[in-house]
Amino acid sequence: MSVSLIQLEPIKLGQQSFRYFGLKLIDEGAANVVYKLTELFPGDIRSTSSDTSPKFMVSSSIAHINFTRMLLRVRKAAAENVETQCDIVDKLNNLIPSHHIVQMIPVQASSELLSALNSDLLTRERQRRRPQIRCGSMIEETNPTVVLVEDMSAESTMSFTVEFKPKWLVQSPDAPKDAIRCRTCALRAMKLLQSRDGKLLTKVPPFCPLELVEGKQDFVRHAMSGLLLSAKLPYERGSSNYEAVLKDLVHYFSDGNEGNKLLHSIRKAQQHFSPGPFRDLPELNQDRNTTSIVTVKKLEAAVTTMTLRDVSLFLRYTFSQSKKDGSVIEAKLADLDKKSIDKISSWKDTELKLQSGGYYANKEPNAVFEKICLLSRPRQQGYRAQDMSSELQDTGYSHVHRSTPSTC
Ligand SMILES: O=P(O)(O)O[C@@H]1[C@@H](OP(=O)(O)O)[C@H](OP(=O)(O)O)[C@H](O)[C@H](OP(=O)(O)O)[C@H]1OP(=O)(O)O
Ligand SMILES: Nc1ncnc2c1ncn2[C@@H]1O[C@H](COP(=O)(O)OP(=O)(O)OP(=O)(O)O)[C@@H](O)[C@H]1O
Repeated sequence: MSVSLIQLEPIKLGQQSFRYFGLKLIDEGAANVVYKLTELFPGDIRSTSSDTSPKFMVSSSIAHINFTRMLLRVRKAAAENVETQCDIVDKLNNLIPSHHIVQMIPVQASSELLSALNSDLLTRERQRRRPQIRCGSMIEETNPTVVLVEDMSAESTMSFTVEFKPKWLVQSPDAPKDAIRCRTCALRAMKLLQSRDGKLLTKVPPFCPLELVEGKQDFVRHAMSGLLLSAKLPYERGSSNYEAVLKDLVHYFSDGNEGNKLLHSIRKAQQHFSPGPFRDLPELNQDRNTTSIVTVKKLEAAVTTMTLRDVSLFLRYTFSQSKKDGSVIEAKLADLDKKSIDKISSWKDTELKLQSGGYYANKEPNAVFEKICLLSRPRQQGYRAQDMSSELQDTGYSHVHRSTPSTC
């Protein structure tokens, strides 16, 4: 995917052939800062001259882009090159349908604009408006490529969005044959045991990816009832409106339906690139130039499959506008940043610990019987779906609200 010629320039008023936009920081992760775009008109800019928030202008000849339905995703310094996420998208061609991947347009930002974004981050830090764990990390001013990415957040009160990572949709090739936990559930168990206060702080409640991809209605309902705990739904849990939403989502992810097909295509892509067990992976030589081409290819495949095991899925549910129209569900993958090859040894190490620590076998120290993982459930018992809330208490799950993080 090539970088388009679109240039984001700081605003200079009086330029007739330009459109103006304001940038509002909506969230940031370890590697990116994400901004919402609002179209500004010359009158707005003059009347808010005390407003120092970052703004930019683009040539109005780019009429085909609906900027206000896009976010600006800007890489931080020390993060991998921005073009790598587009490389992954190119590799996924034919494996994952393109309408299930957020639209991405790499564009050029001027160094003045990037510097204005950094000044804004510093101001936020000084005013204690930046999450503590993000303080000190800044945007790479020497990398002009930034990405316009399709905005998957909720549109007013007519919709809500759930963001989650499908994670490992097939068991790890390193897992023992008699495992009763999948890779994702085994790692969750290990993180829980290693946590200081026996609590898992996550944005999204834990669920078993195998349960979701399996597509059986009861299993999907079980996983979805957990995922919906993180959504801002206008309905009480258990109410008839809530049940109607849950039913729609369960249908979407049930065997043979659109969401289920998407999960299967991600699973297929994860398998396609999987180089097999991590324990058999060769080492990357200190001097990379001496690593053989075959080894590099294997390691690159491991990087791609690990990238696909960590992508985010945005699920947007739009309520029906009238009795005639049904609700609309959109599911799109985002956060396709290619992982660093330097993580190979830590992935090997994790597999070793999961196995030797007994996490796959649910025989870890002070083991509590696994209730979430599909593999721990005797299938012949005619499993009945239930609300996930009660089971989550055993997992030590504690919801982190990104909107109220501790600031620096
Ligand atoms: O190890 P995992 O499976 O917990 O995944 C890590 C993620 O944790 P999660 O389980 O999604 O909360 C973790 O996500 P958070 O930063 O916790 O949101 C990262 O995505 C990490 O990748 P990287 O080091 O940033 O390249 C992820 O690491 P790898 O996918 O590289 O292992
Ligand atoms: N396309 C999108 N639509 C809606 N919200 C988005 C989109 N992309 C990112 N976001 C929001 O911005 C947040 C941070 O973005 P993102 O996950 O891309 O950052 P990151 O630095 O790559 O994260 P990580 O810490 O996992 O590396 C997301 O959790 C999400 O809330």
